[in-house]
Amino acid sequence: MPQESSPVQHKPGDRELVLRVMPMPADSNANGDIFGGWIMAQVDIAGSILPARLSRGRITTVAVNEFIFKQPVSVGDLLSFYATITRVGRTSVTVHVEVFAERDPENLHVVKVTEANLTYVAIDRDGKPRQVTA
Ligand SMILES: CCCCCCCCCCCCCCCC(=O)SCCNC(=O)CCNC(=O)[C@H](O)C(C)(C)COP(=O)(O)OP(=O)(O)OC[C@H]1O[C@@H](n2cnc3c(N)ncnc32)[C@H](O)[C@@H]1OP(=O)(O)O
Repeated sequence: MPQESSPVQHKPGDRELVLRVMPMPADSNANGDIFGGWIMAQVDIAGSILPARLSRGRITTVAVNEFIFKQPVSVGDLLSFYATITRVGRTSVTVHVEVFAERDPENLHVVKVTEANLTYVAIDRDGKPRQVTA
C-alpha cells in the first residue's frame, strides 16, 4: 500500500484492479443476461481511474477504440475490472480494461467476460484539452 500522502505512480504496462461490482436483476436484458450498456458504463468508470490519477484533474472519454463482449455476464457474478495504461499522449491517455467474472460459489471459476480499449482526454475547467503531465 502507498503511504497516505504519497502520489500513486502509474507506468504504462502496470495492471491494477480498479473496480469490483456485482450486477443485480435490474441490470438484466430480455435474455436474462446483463445488458451490454450496463457493462460499458462500468468499463468507462473503471477505465477513467488511472487517467484521472495520472492527469491529476478532470478527464473525459473521447473514444471507445475497441470493445469486446467475450462471454455473457449473469446476475450474481462478481466482476473485477483491471486497467492498464497503454499510451500516454500530450493530452490523452489510452487504457486497456479487462473484466473477469467470478461465478458459481459451489464450483468457483473465473472467466474473462469483456475487454476494451478506451481513450480519455485531460480537460480544464472550460472542457478544453490540457496537457496530461506538467
Ligand atoms: C484521485 C484518484 C482517483 C480517481 C478517481 C476519479 C474518477 C474520475 C471519474 C471521472 C469520470 C469519467 C468517466 C466518465 C466519462 C464520461 O462520461 S465522459 C462523457 C462522454 N464524453 C464527452 O462528452 C466528451 C465530448 N468531447 C469533447 O468534449 C472533446 O471532443 C474533447 C474530448 C475535449 C477533445 O477535444 P478536441 O478539441 O477534439 O481535442 P483534440 O485536441 O482534437 O484531441 C485531444 C486528444 O484526444 C485525442 N483524440 C481525439 N479523437 C480521438 C479518437 N477518436 N480516438 C483516440 N484519441 C482521440 C487526440 O489525439 C488528442 O490526444 P493527444 O495527442 O493530445 O494526446
